[in-house]
Amino acid sequence: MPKVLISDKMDPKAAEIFRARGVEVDEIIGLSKEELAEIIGKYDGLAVRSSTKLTPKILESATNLKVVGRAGIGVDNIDIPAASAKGVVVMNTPFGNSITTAEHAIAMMFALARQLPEADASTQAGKWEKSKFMGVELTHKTLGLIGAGNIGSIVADRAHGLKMKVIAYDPFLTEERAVELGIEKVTLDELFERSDFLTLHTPLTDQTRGIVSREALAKTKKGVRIINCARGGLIDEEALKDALESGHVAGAALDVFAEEPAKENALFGTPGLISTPHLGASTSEAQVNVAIQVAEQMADFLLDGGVTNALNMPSLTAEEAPKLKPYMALAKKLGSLVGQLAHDAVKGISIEVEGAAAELNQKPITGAVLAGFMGAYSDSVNMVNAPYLAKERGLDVREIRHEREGVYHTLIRVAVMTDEGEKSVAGTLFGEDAPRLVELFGIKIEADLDGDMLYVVNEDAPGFIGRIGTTLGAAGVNIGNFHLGRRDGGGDAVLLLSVDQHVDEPILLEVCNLEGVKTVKTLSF
Ligand SMILES: NC(=O)c1ccc[n+]([C@@H]2O[C@H](COP(=O)([O-])OP(=O)(O)OC[C@H]3O[C@@H](n4cnc5c(N)ncnc54)[C@H](O)[C@@H]3O)[C@@H](O)[C@H]2O)c1
Ligand SMILES: O=C(O)[C@H](O)COP(=O)(O)O
Repeated sequence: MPKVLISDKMDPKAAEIFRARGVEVDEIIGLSKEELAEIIGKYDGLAVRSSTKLTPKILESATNLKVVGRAGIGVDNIDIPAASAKGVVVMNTPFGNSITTAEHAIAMMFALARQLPEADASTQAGKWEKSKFMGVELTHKTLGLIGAGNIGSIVADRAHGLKMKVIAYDPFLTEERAVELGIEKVTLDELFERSDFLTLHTPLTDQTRGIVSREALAKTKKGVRIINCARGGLIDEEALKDALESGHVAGAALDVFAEEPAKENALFGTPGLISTPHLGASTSEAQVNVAIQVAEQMADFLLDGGVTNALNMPSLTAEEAPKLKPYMALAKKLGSLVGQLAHDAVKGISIEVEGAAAELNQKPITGAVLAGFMGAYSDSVNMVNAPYLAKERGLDVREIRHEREGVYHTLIRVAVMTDEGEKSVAGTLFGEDAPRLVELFGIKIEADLDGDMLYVVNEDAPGFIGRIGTTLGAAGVNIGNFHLGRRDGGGDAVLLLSVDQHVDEPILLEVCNLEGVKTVKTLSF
């Protein structure tokens, strides 16, 4: 039974779903980095929100970890390249809390416009400072969005209801989508110059870090009000403090901070600052949504191989996964075969699918070929890290699909490009799900690729099979099965032997010295 750790506060629905699906679950909240590193090795899955930081160091101890599920959107607390390199799938729940977060941004905008927190504190302190809290209307004001994705577009929709003019800077927003959303697309500078209210809805990346910089703030309208319910780090906090103190920025409402938990922050106490402790996603509705989604997605992956909302591998639905399973097994074996036989100076690899395989999602088949192929170079390779390892090695990966059926109802061909030209192997499925090799470097041969095997290339001449059988028999190696193939028109023959044990070096040397032998190699599947 797979085992999952929930390490951040999550709606109880998550644990309920894990248990109901047959996944063992522990909930341990508030672990230090050291404590997490100490226990992570026991778990196949880790479910987090934004508090747990999954660093390369912690991943080093995560010897069994297969999947990290983020019950929420932002994944900047997870080192995705390190997780990918380790073969760990990272998934999030990209829509479960978007409405809630957009509503928080709108609430922050109202709070800024009418200074609600200060007015509340003053009133409850018995001051009745009616003339002190003069507000502004939202109607007909310009709202500038930095980022018009899921949350930004919901904010735009709500702002339209408030009769605001919405402009946006988002390099990935198409004109058509902008028209559909009723948003005017502008440059970043124009956005700073025109916005009465400015709200941030981008992830924190190298491009967006500090996007509201000191220089940017200098370009904003005097009296601008700024809302950040996306990520700390998007705004230069020191520059914002100065702009609030000088009165250039009339108010800022921050849900997120560069350092979290923000128990101390230079901005605290600055006039015009409103803050909440990363509450954007904190409604009961959103938390139920993301808890259900993350648990279902992780259980699908751990139990059936289904992949949804993964950030480092292609999606694979729970319905697709069982159909793809035998094709992926075949693909992995073929990848492994070429990896073991032709791994020197491989520059590129092409994966060709034909017939029934061509009707399926090709990405997982490619991933499985690469996992088999890269397994010849590196331990602990899987579908997640194989494409990264292949890229690191500079391997050119090509995918080809032929809808037509050939001799076989389905065929997967894996070809490697080397200095000596192209070499390929091909396989099919016998029945519904039995992987079978049908071609090896241009020679027709039918073989199961299983367990320990011996690959022998020899001159196609009488008496060879007897000689190799006698040699292996004398060395105590039992042959389970043998498969023969030869080039049409004569020349070399190929022998694939299934053996009951790994063939050691001295025996290999004896086989190598047999008359007519050109190549001998052990294989393992
Ligand atoms: N405060 C919270 O509790 C809370 C809750 C949910 C999400 N978030 C954060 O909100 C952010 C946005 O979430 P989303 O669901 O809308 O994501 P999304 O991916 O749907 O949208 C992000 C948008 O940012 C745009 N973008 C990327 N780089 C940009 C750049 N350099 N300049 C301008 N725009 C750029 C993208 O094109 C995209 O349209 C995420 O960082 C997420 O972590 C915070
Ligand atoms: O990116 C998100 O989904 C939000 O920042 C929510 O974070 P939380 O789950 O820690 O509240």
